[in-house]
Amino acid sequence: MLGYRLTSRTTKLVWASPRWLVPSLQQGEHCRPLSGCYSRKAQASNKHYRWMVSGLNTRLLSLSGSKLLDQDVCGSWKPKTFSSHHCAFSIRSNPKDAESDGKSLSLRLGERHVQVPLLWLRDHCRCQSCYNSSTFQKNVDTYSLDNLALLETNVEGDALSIKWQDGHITDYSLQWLDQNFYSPGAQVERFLWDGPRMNEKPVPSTAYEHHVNSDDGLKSTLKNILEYGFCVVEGAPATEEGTLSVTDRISFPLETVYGRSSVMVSGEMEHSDTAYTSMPLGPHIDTTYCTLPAGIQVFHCFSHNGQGGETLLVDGFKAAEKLRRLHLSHFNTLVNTTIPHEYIEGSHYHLYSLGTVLSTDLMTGALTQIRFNPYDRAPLRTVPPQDIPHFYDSYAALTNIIRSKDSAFWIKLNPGMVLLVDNWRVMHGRSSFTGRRVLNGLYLPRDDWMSRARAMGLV
Ligand SMILES: C[N+](C)(C)CCCC[C@H](N)C(=O)O
Ligand SMILES: O=C(O)CCC(=O)C(=O)O
Repeated sequence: MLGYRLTSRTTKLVWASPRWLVPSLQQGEHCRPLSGCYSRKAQASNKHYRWMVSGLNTRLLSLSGSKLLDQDVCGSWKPKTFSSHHCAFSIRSNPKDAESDGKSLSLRLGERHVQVPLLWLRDHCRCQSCYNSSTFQKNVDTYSLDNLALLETNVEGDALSIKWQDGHITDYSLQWLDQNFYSPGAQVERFLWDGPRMNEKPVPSTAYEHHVNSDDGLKSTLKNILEYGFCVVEGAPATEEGTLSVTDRISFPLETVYGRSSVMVSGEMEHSDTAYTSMPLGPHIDTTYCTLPAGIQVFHCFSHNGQGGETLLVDGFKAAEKLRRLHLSHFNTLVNTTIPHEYIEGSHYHLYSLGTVLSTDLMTGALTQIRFNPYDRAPLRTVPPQDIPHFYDSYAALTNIIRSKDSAFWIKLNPGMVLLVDNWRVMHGRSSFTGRRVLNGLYLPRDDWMSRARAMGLV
């Protein structure tokens, strides 16, 4: 096997390909000693371990002997924050606080031991001349930095001080380095759900007064969206102003061909989309035909004097993780194939955009976006003929999971309930209905709602 041998003082432990090893070694942030779960799995498969790492490929590791609990190697298993197949190992040795080989500085950051290139360190100097802390912008001229050499390094508690050969002095906090050097950053742990799992829990929600009047309230709304992919703000005035008083706390609305905020009265075909009828709608993501699909989909039903019209929600990341587990090749096809979506209205509009059905983070392999809308798929001109059957099989496999009864969570929206859905993760749909139904809908831009969440320290 192509491999890189990780050796410890006592035992040969793990084989891994260099491509796997290098990023993984630097991800020991969450590492803890190997635990029972590894041993059990190792016994089950005897010698070989198969992991999906960073969404790139399947890597094979062999564990030699039964000495899994070697002191020098620790691993982390983060089934929730990252993908359920994500795993990272790091070497735990006893390095000096800071040691340099002339090109990089080896540092102990939290639980991990990393080699930080000197160029990276100098590029991240936050002294007054290199960084403008009132505009939060870099001044350092990175490309003029060459022949970097260290004169002195000193670690004291959380502080690392470097004296460079050209006389420059940089002070870092080790915690800051740990957060910013090869790290995916803080994340709210996602709760992936299907219908039965969500039905066991109270609906993620925030009281209107709390959401509107306190930062804690707003924070809990955003945290629900990050964790579950949706949140209901309960008790809003059942008017468009009521909806906007909820969304304005988060960001301005995204102006689209449907306007800034639209009030759909069933049967009135204000735009050429099935949403304006009373027909059923299967789970889908909106605005897949835009380069950057809307970030949050907002629904607020002002009135309905008939039957049906229930809202359907499906967790796209749960569905995609299931596909990854059951049919890795289908999952990879949907991550690697761009397909077009479009919206055509009269002779005024023809929106068109290419994107992959699934997107993952290159560093962690975690899902970042699902772009699933079977209604708005444009002619499939992007897939080479020989790959077409496999693409359809993969799309069908995902569709089956998404449409399975168990994936569905149903909720009836009543006046005053403002539903906020992460349109990059959770699909929505509805059952058909009778009577007159008035539904206010609008979108919030992805970057701006995430900006609010980040500014509140949530991500
Ligand atoms: C804007 N508002 C929510 C009222 C309706 C939009 C319809 C959107 C369309 N079905 C799509 O999938 O993009
Ligand atoms: O009518 C509904 O509840 C949902 C409509 C919809 O799916 C949409 O506007 O995209």
